[in-house]
Amino acid sequence: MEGSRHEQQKQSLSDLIPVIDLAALNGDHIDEFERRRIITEIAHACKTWGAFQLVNHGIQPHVIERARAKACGVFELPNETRWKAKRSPGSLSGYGNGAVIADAVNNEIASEAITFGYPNSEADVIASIFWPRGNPGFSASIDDYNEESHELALKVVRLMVEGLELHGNLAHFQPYLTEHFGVLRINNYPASEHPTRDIGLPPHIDDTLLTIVHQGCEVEGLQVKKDGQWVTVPPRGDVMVVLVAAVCQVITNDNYKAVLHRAVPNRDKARLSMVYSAYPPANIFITAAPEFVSPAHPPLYKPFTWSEYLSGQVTHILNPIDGLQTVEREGETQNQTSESSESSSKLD
Ligand SMILES: O=C(O)CCC(=O)C(=O)O
Ligand SMILES: [Fe+2]
Repeated sequence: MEGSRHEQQKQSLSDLIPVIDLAALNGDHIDEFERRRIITEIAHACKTWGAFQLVNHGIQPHVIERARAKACGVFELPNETRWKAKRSPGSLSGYGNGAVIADAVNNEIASEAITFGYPNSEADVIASIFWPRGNPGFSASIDDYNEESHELALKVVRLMVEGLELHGNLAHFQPYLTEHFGVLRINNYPASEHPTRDIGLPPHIDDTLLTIVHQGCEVEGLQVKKDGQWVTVPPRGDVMVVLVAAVCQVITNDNYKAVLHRAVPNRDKARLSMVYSAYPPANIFITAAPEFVSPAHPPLYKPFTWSEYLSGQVTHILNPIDGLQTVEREGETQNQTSESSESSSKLD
C-alpha cells in the first residue's frame, strides 16, 4: 500500500517535468505570440526545475538513431580495444569511464563514456583506432549529431536569454549567443545486478553552460532533484532533455538554477545516453550580468574565464563569492557542505 502510494507520487512528479514544444519555431512563418509563449515556458522551467524536455526540437530522428546505433558499436568492442582510444589529459575526445567524484560509500561507478569535442570531434581518428579496417559512416554520424546538437544548444540559449526579459540589453549575454564549443559525451551504463548500490553517474551539476541529453526511448536512468526528491526523467525517443548548468546560474546570478542530477543503472538492460554540453566562450569573464546585480543582490559567485577553468585554475564554478565553501577536484579532499553544491565537468 505504502509502496504503491510512493510509486504514484514518483510517477506524478515525473509527469510534471516541463515538456516544451518547439514546433511553432520550425516553419517559415513564425508566429510571434507562439514564440513568446515558448520563451515564457522555458524561462519558467529554468527558474523552477533547471530542466525541461523539448519536443519538435528540430534534430532529425534518423540523425539521432544513426548516431546511437554507431555509438553502441563502440561499447561492443573488447575492453582492451576501447582503452586504446583513452582520452589523454587536455583532450576533449576519447574513451574513459564515468568516475566523476570520488565516492565515499564504496559504490561502483557503473558507466563508461566516449567523448567527442565540438567542432573538432576527431571521430575519424577515434574510428581508425577502433576499426583499423574501417567503419563506414561512423564519423559522419557522430559529426552530424554533434552539429545538430550544437545548433539546438545555440537556439535554446537564445530563447533562455530572451526569457530573462532584458529589454534588448543583451551586451553581457552576446558572446554566449553566437560562439561556443562543446563536447558530445556518449555514456554507456551496463545492466547492473545491484542497481540500488551501484552508481551510473553520481549526483552532480554540469560545469558548463547547458546540457542536452538524449536518453533513448527504452531504459530509464536520468533523475533530477526537485524540492529534495529525485525525480525520474521518462525516457522518450522524441525528447531532448535540457539541463541548466553551472555557468548559467553564475551569469544570471541564481535567476536560472543549475539542476542537480544523476544517472542510475538498470537491473536488466544497458542504457545509452548522448549528452551534448555547450561551453561558454573561452576568454570572457564569466560573471553575473549587471541586470541581476544590485546593492541588495551582489554577485554570488567568483568571476573566472573558461580557459582558467579548463587549465584547472578554477576548481569549482559555483564557488560562492564569500569564499566559505571550497570544493577540490576529484581525488583531492572534498570540503563540501551540501550535496547540491556538487559540480563536475567529467573531463578529468
Ligand atoms: O546519462 C544521463 O542521462 C545523464 C548523463 C549526465 O548527467 C552527464 O553526462 O553529465
Ligand atoms: Fe550531467
